[in-house]
Amino acid sequence: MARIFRAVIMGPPGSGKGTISERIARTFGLQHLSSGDFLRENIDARTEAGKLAKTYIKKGLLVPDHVMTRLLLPRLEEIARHSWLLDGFPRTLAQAQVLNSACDLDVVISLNVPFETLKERLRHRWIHPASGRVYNLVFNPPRVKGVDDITGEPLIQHEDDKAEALVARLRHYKDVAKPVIDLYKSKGILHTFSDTDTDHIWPHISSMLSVKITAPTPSAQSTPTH
Ligand SMILES: Nc1nc2c(ncn2[C@@H]2O[C@H](COP(=O)(O)OP(=O)(O)O)[C@@H](O)[C@H]2O)c(=O)[nH]1
Ligand SMILES: Nc1ncnc2c1ncn2[C@@H]1O[C@H](COP(=O)(O)OP(=O)(O)O)[C@@H](O)[C@H]1O
Repeated sequence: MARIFRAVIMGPPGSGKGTISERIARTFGLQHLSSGDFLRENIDARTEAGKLAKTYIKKGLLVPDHVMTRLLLPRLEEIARHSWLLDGFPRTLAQAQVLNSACDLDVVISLNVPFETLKERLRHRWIHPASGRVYNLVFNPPRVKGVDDITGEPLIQHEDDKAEALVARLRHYKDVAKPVIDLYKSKGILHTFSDTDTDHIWPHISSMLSVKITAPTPSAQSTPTH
């Protein structure tokens, strides 16, 4: 029986977390939980947390820690018997500390992509809102302009990918992520990947995960098998 494997992927907006998470989920069978998708589901469903979150996201600001942890932790408990990959959470030291007290992580992947590359990618990012499928007009365009390949439904652009919110988001990310990255570095579970291309980064992530997922559980982090 495979043991439960818990991973986090971090990186600034546009660094390829969603794209790489999808490849990880497909290749290694981890359940992918994206904080951004989860927030947007809550916004669409008009939950209390969703309404509150919307006011921050629109301005390019992070959603407050207590709102994020109240949303995400119950969801993690629901999938506790499955191996998972968290994408977009934790983003702040306070979130990392709450996650730390809830579970032990096996691996943290940090994506390091130059600022100019990020700005360029996000300008061209289009989403199919119902599935979360991500397109890029240059990197992976839809087969037919403006519509989802699978359903034929229209694609949209996130409010927060539009120019006004973008620079604030990128700047803010750097300040807030540093202590989180330092924390995971000090725990010895941080793996950083630097490049301008997802296709260059992917083989390195894939081989690192192949080794880690089959490795025996470290005694300090023993987790139940299922
Ligand atoms: N040009 C280019 N675009 C990419 C690459 N990797 C991802 N993208 C696109 O860049 C945008 C941001 O990627 P995404 O995975 O959504 O990043 P996230 O914000 O970190 O989750 C999307 O439109 C992707 O299709 C790449 O290597 N080159
Ligand atoms: N862990 C988090 N803490 C606070 N806010 C978050 C978190 N995850 C997502 N958000 C909010 O949702 C927005 C969209 O998130 P996401 O889809 O992950 O996009 P990106 O990776 O492109 O920022 C973020 O800009 C932020 O406002």
